[in-house]
Amino acid sequence: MFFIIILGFVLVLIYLYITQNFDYWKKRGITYLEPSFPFGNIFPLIIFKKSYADLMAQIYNSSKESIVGFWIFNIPFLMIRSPELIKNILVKDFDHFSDRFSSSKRHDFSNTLLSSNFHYWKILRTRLSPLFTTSKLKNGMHIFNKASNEMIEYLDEVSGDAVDCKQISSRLTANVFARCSFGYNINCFKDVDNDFFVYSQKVLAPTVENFVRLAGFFVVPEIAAFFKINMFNKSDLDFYNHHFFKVLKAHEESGLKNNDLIDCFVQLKKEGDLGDGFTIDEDSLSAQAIQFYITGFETPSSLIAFTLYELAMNENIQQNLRHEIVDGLAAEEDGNFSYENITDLSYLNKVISESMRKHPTRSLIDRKCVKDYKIPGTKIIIEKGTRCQFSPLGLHHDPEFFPNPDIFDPERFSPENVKTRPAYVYMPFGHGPHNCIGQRFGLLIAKICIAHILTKFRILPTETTPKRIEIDSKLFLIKPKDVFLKFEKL
Ligand code: HEM
Repeated sequence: MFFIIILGFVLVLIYLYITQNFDYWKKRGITYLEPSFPFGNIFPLIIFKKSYADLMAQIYNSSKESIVGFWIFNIPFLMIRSPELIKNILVKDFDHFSDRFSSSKRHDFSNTLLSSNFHYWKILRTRLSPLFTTSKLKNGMHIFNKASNEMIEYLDEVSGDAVDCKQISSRLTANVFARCSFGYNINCFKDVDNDFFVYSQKVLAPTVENFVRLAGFFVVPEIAAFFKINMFNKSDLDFYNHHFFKVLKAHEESGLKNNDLIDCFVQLKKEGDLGDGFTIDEDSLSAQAIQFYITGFETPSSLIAFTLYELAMNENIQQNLRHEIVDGLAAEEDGNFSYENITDLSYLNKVISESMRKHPTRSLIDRKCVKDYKIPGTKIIIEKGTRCQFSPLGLHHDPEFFPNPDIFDPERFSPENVKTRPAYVYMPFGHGPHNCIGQRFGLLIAKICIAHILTKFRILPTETTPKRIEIDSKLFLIKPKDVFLKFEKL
């Protein structure tokens, strides 16, 4: 009996603790979704009925107001809907919103762009930006072309069979990133069980464990810190650290310069001092390399898979794109693409932009308010500490900005059409100072891969290709579930 009373008492305390914030938005006169105990508004996510992206889109669609309050467990969040406010928060009034949710002290990875506090982030961003200049990208062209040619060799062998295009795009980006971030010359089309590929699949596999790690890292870092949940398990982190230290040492000893990412890491290590009293050591450099590998590996890979799917389902668009690419390639002697050549293909640009519109690969664009902010033209104050969430999926499928959103139409990105909608409603790479640092790098890989495929193969759906592509619900990235297509030699 005594035990039951204590248990009842504890349960009441837990209930009161979790629900104490459930009137947060009501008290501030802000439209909100009714929360329920104990998960707030994320029950469909907890039972894997909805992905984070779908849930955020549902919250976005639940109202026409410019902001909507909701809860993750007992923490109040704000969905930002209005294009004007999106622009203010991400760009114009960035000094009020300079942190991410994950910008806090955590056990691992608290020193990367994704999670460091503003002062360290600012200096790090300035020092890491030169890694993605046009000259570095041009220098990487031989890596991107080589990886694409390895993929073409593989597709040649399996031509006519049903092929999972997410598998091939993942192998391609694993080859690229093992070379760019770690200096390893791998070909996981041939070496199918290559460690880099296996580990990258494991770290981002749609498992409950990875979901908890990533949710802890990106959305509720204080809960992750309390339960001591790290972004990676130790053996995965050891694997990447081991390889990074090995490559760094080899480059330092040989003095070789390739004008690549590793050169920059060697240089940063030599300097040690980032300025403004901040330093960088070998562990932090390794964290940057791993961050690029993890953030950069999956998003271009999903972009490629989504684009191949849309091209298979839209034969005319595929034909038009092939014409443009074949004409462009005629200028090249060795069958490869030059940087100028690929970036000049305007229809390819539109197709890729539309692919990212229909299938934005990252669902989490977030900012934390760092000083109270009065929404212009209203009396509403967004208080310091408030977590602001944006929904690329919701915005990109809002018929007000993109009529008939389920239709794949690259012409939405013709200059005339772009002018007709607010600029900030299209956000595959985010906006403002915190936007994606690897945007041009990711786009280049995807474009080169698609261009190589279209010059050699006709992409066709198979009997099992779904009419509507399915995405995995255990991840924060929007990643297609198995997409089987046929690659028929031209
Ligand atoms: C198609 C490919 C890619 C997509 C769609 C994508 C998307 C995004 C998005 C939406 C953000 C958040 C931006 C914001 O909050 O405003 C982001 C941030 C970031 N991305 Fe990417 N990304 C891609 C490729 C890459 C690549 C190739 C790399 C690295 C090599 C990379 C590294 C990063 C990093 C480090 C950040 C954090 C930037 C910061 O806070 O300063 N991404 N990305």
